[in-house]
Amino acid sequence: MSSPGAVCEEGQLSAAQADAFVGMITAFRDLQSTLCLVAPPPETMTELTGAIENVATRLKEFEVGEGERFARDLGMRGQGHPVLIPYRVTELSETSMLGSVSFGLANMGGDGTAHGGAITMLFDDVLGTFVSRRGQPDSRTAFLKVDYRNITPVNRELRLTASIDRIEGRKTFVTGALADGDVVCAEAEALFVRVLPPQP
Ligand SMILES: CCCCCCCCCC(=O)SCCNC(=O)CCNC(=O)[C@H](O)C(C)(C)COP(=O)(O)OP(=O)(O)OC[C@H]1O[C@@H](n2cnc3c(N)ncnc32)[C@H](O)[C@@H]1OP(=O)(O)O
Repeated sequence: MSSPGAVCEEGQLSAAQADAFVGMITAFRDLQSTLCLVAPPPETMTELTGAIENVATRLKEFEVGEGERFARDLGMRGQGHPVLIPYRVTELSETSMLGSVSFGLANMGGDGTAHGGAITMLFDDVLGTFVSRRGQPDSRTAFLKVDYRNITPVNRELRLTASIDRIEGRKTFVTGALADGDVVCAEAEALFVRVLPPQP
């Protein structure tokens, strides 16, 4: 199974590695979403818990150090991470970005709407990656303010925009927005500060 729109831009993985890894992450996301929908009997849950534990035990055979892990540092943010929200970038300039995103059932707070924390996590990842690519690499979130303007539906393609508003020395000021058609769901304003050695 492969994720539509999966990208590996600036990544160091081969196409075969990227496809296989994104396939595994997509299957994991499907598991997370399915867990949010079911009410199985206890004996079935015990049986399936064993199966999930077996997968984790098998994967632990392939643990590697930071910098070598497929889920980090290899240009697959969003699509290639089990917990981050996958999004697609469709237009990218030096100061602006346009993309799309769809929150899944595993990101739901209640009543078919996305959890506020998932929205904030998306903005942190999108804006941080954008700053890293177009502003200043090695920057960290100093502040991130999110305004929840309207409910954010799950399982619906939403428009994602971001822009670098200004750069002052080590500081990059960015804004982002999430919209469902003409309805603004959420807006974000953030400051990323480039860290100085020996800051970790
Ligand atoms: C391809 C890879 C892409 C990766 C994308 C990942 C995106 C995810 C990014 C994250 O989530 S990072 C994790 C969450 N953030 C943190 O854990 C940051 C924790 N805080 C820190 O490490 C430091 O506070 C920080 C590096 C942000 C700043 O500390 P410094 O000691 O380097 O800077 P300093 O305190 O001297 O401030 C530098 C400037 O920033 C300003 N500043 C710092 N924090 C601020 C703040 N919170 N609000 C407003 N201004 C702030 C500060 O006033 C000053 O302005 P001026 O230069 O004009 O004097």
